[in-house]
Amino acid sequence: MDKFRIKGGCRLEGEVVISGAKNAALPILFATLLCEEQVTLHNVPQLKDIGTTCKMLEHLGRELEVQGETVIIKAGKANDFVAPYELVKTMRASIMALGPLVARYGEADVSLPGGCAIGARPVNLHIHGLELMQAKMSVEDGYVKARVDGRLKGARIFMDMVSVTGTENLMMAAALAEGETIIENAAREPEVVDLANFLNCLGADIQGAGSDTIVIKGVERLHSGEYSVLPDRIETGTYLVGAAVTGGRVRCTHTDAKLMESVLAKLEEAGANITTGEDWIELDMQGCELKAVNVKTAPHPAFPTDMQAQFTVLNIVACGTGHVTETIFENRFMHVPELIRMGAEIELEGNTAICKHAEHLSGAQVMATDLRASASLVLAALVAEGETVVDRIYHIDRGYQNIETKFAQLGAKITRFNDRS
Ligand SMILES: CC(=O)N[C@H]1[C@@H](OP(=O)(O)OP(=O)(O)OC[C@H]2O[C@@H](n3ccc(=O)[nH]c3=O)[C@H](O)[C@@H]2O)O[C@H](CO)[C@@H](O)[C@@H]1O
Ligand SMILES: C=C(OP(=O)(O)O)C(=O)O
Repeated sequence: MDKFRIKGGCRLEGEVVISGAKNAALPILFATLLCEEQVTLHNVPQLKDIGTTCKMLEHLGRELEVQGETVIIKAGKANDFVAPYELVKTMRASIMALGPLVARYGEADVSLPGGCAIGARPVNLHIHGLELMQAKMSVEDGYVKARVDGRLKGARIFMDMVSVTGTENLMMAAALAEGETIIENAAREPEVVDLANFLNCLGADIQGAGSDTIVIKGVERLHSGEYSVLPDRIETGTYLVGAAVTGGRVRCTHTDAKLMESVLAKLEEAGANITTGEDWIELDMQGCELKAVNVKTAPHPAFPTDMQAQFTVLNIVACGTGHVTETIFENRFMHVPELIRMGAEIELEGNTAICKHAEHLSGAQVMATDLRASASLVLAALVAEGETVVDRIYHIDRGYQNIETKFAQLGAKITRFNDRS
């Protein structure tokens, strides 16, 4: 199993190229199941989750050509409608095969994703929305099964909770449904907008993405197209926090400040000097004092849960005390015990982590438990005295392209190894 060895104490300095967004590329790849003509995707990040999704599409019968960050999904039909447990268990986003398969082929069996480290993450909203679109839904033998004779029917769907992949699954299904679908209390994340833009570029008729009401007029078929995935705002935020905690200066390129206003506002509140251009963001911490901030996660445009663990580290390095409140997932503080092993002073009170300034963080052997928790351990290791070994970094490979190369280019002392090397 791969691990990272990180020697702390370096200031990060330089430029880092941001990859395409995992959370946009995943639904877009699943959405290609809706279309039987060739689709070319650019800026697809090279990640484990993307590899799993490509395997899933191939398993379902599609032929793919991957050339670096370009993925070509060749003209052809899906010839299997089962997303098996072996593939789904490694990636919860596989549930997004459900909407496209049932919309295009009238049947889909998708293994129920298991519980994961950050919370139970049920899929009841996905199931209920498809039921409203007249699909016959059942859960049998660990699989969500959807069946419909002919096309799905447009429906008015009120989402009880704001769900990102729930909104995306239903939007994909509605793209080929008969009639109009209105999704209310929809997720407003930029990745939902990117998926809508992609589908519209293939001939779908989706209005309102980015607001809480999305109106989809179903069309009979989608045509071929070419699309470039939007930049990863969470990867961007992670490198900016890296600059902030090490007192450095980092420019993220190929990114977009408009995607991450809440995060940039919190970084400024923490004392960072931020400048932005058309496709870059620079954070300069030189001569600035890092101050703890209070953050509370909530659906977009509020502060993203996927940046919570990184800001926990920011707060333990900063002066003062910062409160980090998680309102989206019930178990997303798995990084806290590991940070405490490195010398952090963090108290957990319900869904709030009270983070005090740590006089001294020291390197330790720590365990990655989920994607962003892993990123936070890498950030803490950059400022800790001595050497940190981060185990189980397969979690980080799900969502950060070449993270050790990118951090090393910025001056970090980080190497990947495994017990055999
Ligand atoms: C691939 C992808 O895009 N993943 C992102 C997506 O996950 P994902 O789409 O899985 O997260 P959701 O937005 O669905 O989850 C939000 C909340 O709704 C609950 N819920 C969701 C669906 C459902 O049917 N029933 C239900 O109760 C969840 O348990 C959670 O408490 O949004 C999360 C919240 O921004 C991010 O952390 C993930 O990185
Ligand atoms: C929780 C995340 O992803 P996923 O929904 O794919 O587990 C994440 O990107 O932080």
